[in-house]
Amino acid sequence: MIYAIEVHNLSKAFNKQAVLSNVNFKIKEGEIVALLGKNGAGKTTLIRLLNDLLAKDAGTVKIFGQTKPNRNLIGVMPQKSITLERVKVKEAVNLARSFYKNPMPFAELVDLADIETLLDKYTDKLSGGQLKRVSFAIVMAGNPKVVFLDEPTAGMDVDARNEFWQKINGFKKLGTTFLITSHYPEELEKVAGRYLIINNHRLVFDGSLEQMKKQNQTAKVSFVSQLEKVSFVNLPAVVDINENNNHYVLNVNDLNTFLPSFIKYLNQVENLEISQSNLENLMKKWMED
Ligand SMILES: Nc1ncnc2c1ncn2[C@@H]1O[C@H](COP(=O)(O)OP(=O)(O)OP(=O)(O)O)[C@@H](O)[C@H]1O
Repeated sequence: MIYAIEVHNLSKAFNKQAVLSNVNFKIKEGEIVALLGKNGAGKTTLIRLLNDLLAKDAGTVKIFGQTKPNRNLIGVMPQKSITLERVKVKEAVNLARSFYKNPMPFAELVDLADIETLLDKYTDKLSGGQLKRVSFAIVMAGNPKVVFLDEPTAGMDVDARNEFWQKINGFKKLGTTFLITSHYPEELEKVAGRYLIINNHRLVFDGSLEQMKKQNQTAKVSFVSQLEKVSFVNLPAVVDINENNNHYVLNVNDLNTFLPSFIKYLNQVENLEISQSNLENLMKKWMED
């Protein structure tokens, strides 16, 4: 099988300091994958390595089976957008289109990136969020099949961010592959089907949100009960129990397993609250030192 992105034993160090060690993953065509990790974890470095913009120390990278990236297939939106002095947005977008044999039609691109109102502005006079939208138009100009987006919504306001993720969702039916970094995990939940997490220079998680929840404490169950702690200790999926004056907090790693056994105590508990972990809390677990 030919994967959109295939990474084998990829390693990179700067000044003898490992940033990525033996990273392995495969991404199928059409997957939308979130790349997560705290500041300095190596996300940008990984994107640059995947695009051959940085030399690898070891390992292989294949994009659609090719080790030399075919620029016609790839779109990269770097974290820092580049501006051109005295170049209007419409000129920059058309310049980008001119590099490709079959570019996306101008009007489609304008609609996709929501840049209609920016077309006559100079690129070096745009706000941070506006510049991100223009960069997105430039990235998509050649109808790429694999797209790397490094913090695409940084600087965008809430409406622009929501609209952006909706547009990304629209690519699902076209089968475009995306690898996206963002410091807004709750937004990535709207689009990503899979998460890669880098920590301490290794890929520490590769899977779906469901898998992440299964491998973590997925819920807190709090209640008041006159029952003794021993009643709850052996319930399935309970990771730990805190009890204080009959106030209980149970950390549970699989609610579906826990609830059928807990039900028998329902008439002896009060103030029951169940809160499930969101992606942000789950991620913290994977990013601990
Ligand atoms: N060209 C370089 N020379 C030396 N060190 C570098 C270089 N590029 C990156 N680094 C270092 O490599 C590490 C990973 O940086 P990288 O930019 O990949 O992290 P990141 O996960 O993208 O972080 P952020 O979330 O802050 O954008 C950092 O410690 C950074 O200082």
